[in-house]
Amino acid sequence: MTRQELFDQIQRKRSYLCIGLDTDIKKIPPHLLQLEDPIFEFNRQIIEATSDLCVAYKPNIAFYEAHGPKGWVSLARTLEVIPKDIFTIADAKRGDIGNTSELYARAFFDQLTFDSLTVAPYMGVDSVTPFLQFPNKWVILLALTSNPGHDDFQMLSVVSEGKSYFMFEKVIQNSQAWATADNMMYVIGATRHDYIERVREIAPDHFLLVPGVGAQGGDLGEVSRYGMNKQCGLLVNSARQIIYASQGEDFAEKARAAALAVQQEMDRYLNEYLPR
Ligand SMILES: O=c1ccn([C@@H]2O[C@H](COP(=O)(O)O)[C@@H](O)[C@H]2O)c(=O)[nH]1
Repeated sequence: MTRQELFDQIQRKRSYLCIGLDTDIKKIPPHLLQLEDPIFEFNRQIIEATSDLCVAYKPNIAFYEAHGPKGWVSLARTLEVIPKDIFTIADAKRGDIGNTSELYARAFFDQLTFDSLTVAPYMGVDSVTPFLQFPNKWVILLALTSNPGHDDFQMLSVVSEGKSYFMFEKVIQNSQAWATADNMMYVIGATRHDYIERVREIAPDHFLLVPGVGAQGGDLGEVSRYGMNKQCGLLVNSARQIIYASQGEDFAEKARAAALAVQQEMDRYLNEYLPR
């Protein structure tokens, strides 16, 4: 999917919501557990109930691979029922030496046909470029993550040409030589919305994938105020708050209500902050 197609969808749906399909077998409503593929059935109903309110779905791969081959089947079946105009993100946080990254890329872009993949930047340029060889596919590079441990490395000071930067700022700056705003996005945790203005100084045009609203307590209003660019430039992810809004038979209906509340808030921010 191209950047323009993503923006068109945002404008059409008045939403920049990405729903996280972090489907935990322990949290699936009990009435689904007797089915042959409860994870797929849960996802199918969530997608059917919310696809007009969001622009992206992000299955976190851990929730699937933990089940072995069956989990990969549930994931592939889930991808098949996501409407084709919706952006898909494999949250797998991959990245390795070049020939291995190339195979990860083939797994997620050719075999599974995701639009994008989260990638860790720690191993540097040759670990990331193999993912960038696929037309209309995206790398979403971890920059400033939402977890408390982001302080350990991402906030370390790096001195470059006499100026001091945070490590995450150097990740964003240096990686712009590897790709463009048409095939790279950055992960910036909603819990660090105080740095989004700084991110926008370094990467004014790139889309940011922003996890951490909802269950992790990030502030959607602040993220939108400081993060929105002329093509919106934000995909704000929420998983648990939406998909587990109810663990009863009404789970899909309640997930829709939770997604609708976020979409309506996003509509207001689009009116307020999207530069015309
Ligand atoms: O910095 C990061 C990077 C990825 N994630 C992932 O996003 C979702 C968040 O789920 P919630 O239930 O909405 O908290 C999950 O898959 C994480 O692995 C992140 O939270 N922070």
